[in-house]
Amino acid sequence: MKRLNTTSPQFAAELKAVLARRGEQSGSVAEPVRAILADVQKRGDAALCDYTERFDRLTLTPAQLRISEAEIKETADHVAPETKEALALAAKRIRAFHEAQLPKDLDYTDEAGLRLGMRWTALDAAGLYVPGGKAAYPSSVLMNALPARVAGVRRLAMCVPTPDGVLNPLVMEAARLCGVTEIYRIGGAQAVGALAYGTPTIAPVDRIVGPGNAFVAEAKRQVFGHVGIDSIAGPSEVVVVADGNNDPRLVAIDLLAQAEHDEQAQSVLITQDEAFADKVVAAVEEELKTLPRAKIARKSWEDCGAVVIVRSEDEAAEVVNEFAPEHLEVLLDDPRAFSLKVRHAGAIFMGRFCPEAVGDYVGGPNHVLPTSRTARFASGLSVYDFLKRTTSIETDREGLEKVGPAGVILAREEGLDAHAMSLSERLKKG
Ligand SMILES: NC(=O)c1ccc[n+]([C@@H]2O[C@H](COP(=O)([O-])OP(=O)(O)OC[C@H]3O[C@@H](n4cnc5c(N)ncnc54)[C@H](O)[C@@H]3O)[C@@H](O)[C@H]2O)c1
Ligand SMILES: N[C@H](CO)Cc1c[nH]c[nH+]1
Ligand SMILES: [Zn+2]
Repeated sequence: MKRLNTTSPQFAAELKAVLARRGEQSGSVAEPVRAILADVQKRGDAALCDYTERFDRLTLTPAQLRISEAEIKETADHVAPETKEALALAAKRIRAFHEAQLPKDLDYTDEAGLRLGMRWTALDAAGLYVPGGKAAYPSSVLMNALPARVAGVRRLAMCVPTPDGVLNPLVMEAARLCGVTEIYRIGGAQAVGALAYGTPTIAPVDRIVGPGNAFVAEAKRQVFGHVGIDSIAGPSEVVVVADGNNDPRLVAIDLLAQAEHDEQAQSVLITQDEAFADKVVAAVEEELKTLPRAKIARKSWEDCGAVVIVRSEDEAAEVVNEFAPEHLEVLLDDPRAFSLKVRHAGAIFMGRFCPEAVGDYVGGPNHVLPTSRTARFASGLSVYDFLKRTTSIETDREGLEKVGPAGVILAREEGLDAHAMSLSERLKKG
């Protein structure tokens, strides 16, 4: 864990080093990912089976890549009723939030008499990546599939790694709840490659969405252009802005809640209160003694964690904007006022009773969010990721008479005579 203080003359350089740390780590996977994607393009299903054997310790034939509907049902049937109820509550809230996002078409006639429109249509096929290497993520099935369903996507193809061949019952139940039936037991860069380029058993999709580790995030970056992607939703991050009126143990737990995802996750505390920071750091150590995933969380905290001491809330907001974190927790007296100073964050959690874990499961907004400072230009997963727009123009002669002559002038200025004639010759007709 790095400790920074904005009063230090080296602060800017130290902050840059903390921000760069994870970038360096993910940069190192670019070459292996390139090789895996090329191999999937060349050898198709055989490459998928080889990588699944190597990384997930599971031997498959191409015919076994897809999880059968009987297996989905059989596995999902093991979920306890109260767990099903919790999943159903989460699904209801996530669906409702995404339904509220649905945009309206445009259709109006302007003062020149032209009828102008913009119509939203859904993608034909979306690939949903559900992580599964170090933990199982039924909640990510809901976060991926429900916005796609709300948008009206026809085909959903889901990939989820099943280390050692173990199917997670709640992941299967979540898929069943969302009506996802096309599921492949593959993960990592090879799954992204299969969804992007297609193989004899997996038809390609139009856009790949969903979170994953550094290999998945890098693979999405590399296939972008061939297919669409949502955003780079890599190893998790949280920045917690807290004053000394918080319980240090609760803040420590919130930091560990991201750190336990991945050795490359990043948890950062920003505070004006140095003594409080010391207590949080001590509480992190205390909690690590008993946390079941302490090995992962400790590595993340030690390698990527940071505590930043600032002099004011304005300074705290500046530092937050530099991090552009996936998640921002604001544990202050007036969190809303602070949040308005933040320009870059995937999602903001306001108030001492609103830890980030609310958003992971049952808040409603999506938990698939941009990481590695991409919140400067990207947003979390939403129905918009599964929709695109088509505009339309409709006019009669009167409308063309009003706007056409200006078009003729502009076409001539561009030296595009057929364009000019396409407009002017029509206007000559009686
Ligand atoms: N940003 C978000 O919205 C968000 C949401 C949920 C989870 N996450 C992140 O998702 C990630 C889940 O990671 P995970 O590892 O548990 O599951 P994962 O499914 O993302 O990755 C597992 C796969 O990684 C590949 N892999 C592992 N080691 C490899 C190696 N050495 N070379 C090539 N490929 C390798 C394997 O193919 C394996 O199947 C975490 O980083 C978590 O923080 C992010
Ligand atoms: N915090 C993760 C997003 O970075 C999402 C998640 C799913 N389950 C638990 N957490
Ligand atoms: Zn989480």
